[in-house]
Amino acid sequence: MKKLEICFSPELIHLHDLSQKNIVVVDIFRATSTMVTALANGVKSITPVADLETCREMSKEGFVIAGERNGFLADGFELGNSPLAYLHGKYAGKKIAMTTTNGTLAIEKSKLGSNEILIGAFLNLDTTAKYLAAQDQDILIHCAGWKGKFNLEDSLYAGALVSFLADQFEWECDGAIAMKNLYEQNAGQLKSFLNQAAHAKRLQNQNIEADIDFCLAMNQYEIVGKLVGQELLAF
Ligand SMILES: O=C(O)[C@H](CS(=O)(=O)O)OP(=O)(O)O
Repeated sequence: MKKLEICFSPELIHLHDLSQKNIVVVDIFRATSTMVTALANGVKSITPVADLETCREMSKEGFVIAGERNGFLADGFELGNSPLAYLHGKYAGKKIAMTTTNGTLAIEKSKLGSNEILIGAFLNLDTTAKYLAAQDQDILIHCAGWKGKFNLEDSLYAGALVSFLADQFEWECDGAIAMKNLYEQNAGQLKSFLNQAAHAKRLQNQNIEADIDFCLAMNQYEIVGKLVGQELLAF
């Protein structure tokens, strides 16, 4: 049977063997939710970039640049990290270069030896789960966390994915047992449960409640976001 495991922070990724695995990077607030939204709204590609300076330079190559640190728009960037900015096809056809506090770093740290890198969000949970179920590879769910620490929203997404895939995968991973149970206990009240999350409170303090609500909506999009070379594309 295929195997599945969870890594709760990019700081812990060195403890996991990535080779030949399909990695699902998740940063619910907000990077991977924003990426899924952008791709579903017609963005041509997203190039995740680890640092601000490299990303800024990419504007000279025709990229629209999106840059955020600590939840705020970075200097000189057209876009921050809000999924709402991409709605209604506003950036359809554009190539985006994006750097965020946690999410783009987690993508970078998922590359070594892995088979495929997908981006996960509640917004496309069902489609991503079906895609993974149809592949032969083992799965590693890589939670972006917050500045190296565990966070509730990414871990709960991991639990949701484990719950959806339970018939086809097995795990020797206490994190998967814990998060599957936590998700199943709270599936009917996901929004109120995750509104307690420290990250949700930080974003509420920045008056971006609308982003939080948007990121917690289930199955709005039927795309899979996958890294091909250096670019995230929609499939
Ligand atoms: O923009 C976000 O929501 C966060 C900023 S922070 O973690 O609250 O500083 O970045 P992300 O990379 O999406 O976690």
